Amino acid sequence: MKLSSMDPALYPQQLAEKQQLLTQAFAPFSAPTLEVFASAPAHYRMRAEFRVWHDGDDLYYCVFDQELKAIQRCDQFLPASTLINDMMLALVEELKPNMVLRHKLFQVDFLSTLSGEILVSLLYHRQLGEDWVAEAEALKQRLSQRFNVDIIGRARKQKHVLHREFVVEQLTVNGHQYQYQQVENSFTQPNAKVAEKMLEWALDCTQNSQGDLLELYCGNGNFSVALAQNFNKVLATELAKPSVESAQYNIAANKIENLQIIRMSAEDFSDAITGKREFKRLGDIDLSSYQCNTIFVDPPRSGLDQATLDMVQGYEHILYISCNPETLANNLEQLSKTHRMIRFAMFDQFPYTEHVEAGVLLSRRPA
Ligand SMILES: C[S@@+](CC[C@H](N)C(=O)[O-])C[C@H]1O[C@@H](n2cnc3c(N)ncnc32)[C@H](O)[C@@H]1O
Repeated sequence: MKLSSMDPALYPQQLAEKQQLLTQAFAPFSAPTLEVFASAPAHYRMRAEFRVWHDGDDLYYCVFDQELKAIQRCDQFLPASTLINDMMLALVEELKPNMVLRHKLFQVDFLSTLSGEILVSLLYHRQLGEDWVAEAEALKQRLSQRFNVDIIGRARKQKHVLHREFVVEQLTVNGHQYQYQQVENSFTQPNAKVAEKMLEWALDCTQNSQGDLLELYCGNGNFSVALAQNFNKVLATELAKPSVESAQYNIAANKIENLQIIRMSAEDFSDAITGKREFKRLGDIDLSSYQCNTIFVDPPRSGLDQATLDMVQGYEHILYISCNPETLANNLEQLSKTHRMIRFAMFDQFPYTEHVEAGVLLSRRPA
């Protein structure tokens, strides 16, 4: 990160540059006009990680500045939510005089929510004993006077969860509130207000859909839970076990009755649905009972592997959310042979960085 570029006054110009670059990069695919969803210029990140610097009795947070190629002290962090910034100040004052909690502490991670909950993970270069647990409990009690907080201690092969290892986020989508369990160290969309806009955009793209939805890389069910209203049934798959467990929690919390989650890699699921291999993991799920005209994918930065790309191409409508326009463009080289781009969006989840989140809706070209 470049701390000097984190200036709200510079944000409109940076956003315009991203918009121009993305528009140019996707012009070869006859992309329609880019729909742009801006971020707030400050306090938009719901999670943040800091190194901890020990300097005699003093102790402070720091980050690596890529421009200066150096560690920089960081008492407050403009991208992080106000809740994280408030907690940073309160926590450091607690840690400084506490020999047990500060001893060999090297990192602090924060996961906050719009709902007001915050999870603090303290990472150590030493094993944590009973004395740590007692001090951390006392810390939680004191912080709880001001915050809805949970604390986790981590060391090599050790994890102490004092109470909960998750927060429950509340996102408002077209006026409706959804609950999302978010587990420490699992994938969650970092910019909650932009995530709400992504969900509204995906709902708009899929309104009046026919049949069922297939979703790959569903994480904690972030999109599946909201999109279920636009389809008869939804079948969603995800690889990471904690995310699948959160997705089950989120299905129940939001009372969604037409959504089923399977723990499976996209690669294995491609083999299963194309009949190349049989999987016991599918249990009693009858894949042939789904009539999916639409597929939704939100893969990691590497994009879709070849087998998944081939499988995805078989669907009438493809909704693709990507955190890496480069791999999205690579995948579009193939998909644009059979599908045309109907909608194109930029979600600026990551102000003051080169990163950008894009969304495309593709429909099969007439034969
Ligand atoms: C960009 S995240 C999107 C998650 C979700 N759509 C959301 O909005 O929170 C990508 C997800 O893909 C999962 N993943 C990574 N590799 C995978 C694979 N080979 N097969 C299935 N899921 C995978 C990750 O665990 C992660 O949850």
